[in-house]
Amino acid sequence: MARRKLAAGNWKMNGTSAMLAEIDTLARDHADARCEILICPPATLIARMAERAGPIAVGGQDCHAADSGAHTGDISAGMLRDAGASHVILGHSERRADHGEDDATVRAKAQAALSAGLVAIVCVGETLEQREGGETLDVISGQLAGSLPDDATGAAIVVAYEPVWAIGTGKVPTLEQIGEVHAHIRAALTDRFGPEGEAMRLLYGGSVKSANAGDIFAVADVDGALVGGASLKAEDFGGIVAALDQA
Ligand SMILES: O=C[C@H](O)COP(=O)(O)O
Repeated sequence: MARRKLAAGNWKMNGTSAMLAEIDTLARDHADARCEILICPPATLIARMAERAGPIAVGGQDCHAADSGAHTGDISAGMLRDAGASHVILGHSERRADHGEDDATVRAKAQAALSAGLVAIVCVGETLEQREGGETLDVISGQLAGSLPDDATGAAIVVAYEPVWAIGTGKVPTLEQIGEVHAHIRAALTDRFGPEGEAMRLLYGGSVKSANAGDIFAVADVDGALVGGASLKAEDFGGIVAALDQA
């Protein structure tokens, strides 16, 4: 099954208007990229970025499960869509840790994203303690079962595998470890969703740089990357986009 590769950048809580120039560079340098390119800036930049992003897709980093209401500080999936976003990252380990989001919360948010017509990038991943305890595959299975809505489709859901211990640390799992988890995720998705699970894209995330991207993208069932630090500069992210196009 041919799945379109996806290079996704998560700017996290980084970026003010001065950084919008990065999207101009990215759009100029990669106008002909075969892979899909996505940047998820802080919510304050989504609308302005979407206006100048050209072929680059723009996404949110979170949304609320409700359509509207008394939720100070929150943003709904419909609001993201209205601002020009086409995707939203959900269940990132930083949200699970900092905001106590559990699988049921992530699932409700994913449902809201699907209803609003957004593509949801649902994140899963084990902690170092869980990895060392031999629990990785069970943890991932539980997160997938709990976080994905029953009507998930290949077009609307992307799964990102991000080992918590690899995020922002410069530590990367071995290619065998990445391959093992991605194969496990693919099997779980096809068991549950059939052909739709086969069509879902699987991203690896955690200390991806242009120097290691090519090796990671050669691993079976890695359909792209969710990139944090190396997505902040167009030149750095561009190297990852180029590696994905060559994979
Ligand atoms: O969402 C992105 C990930 O948390 C990876 O971050 P990183 O590339 O800075 O390790």
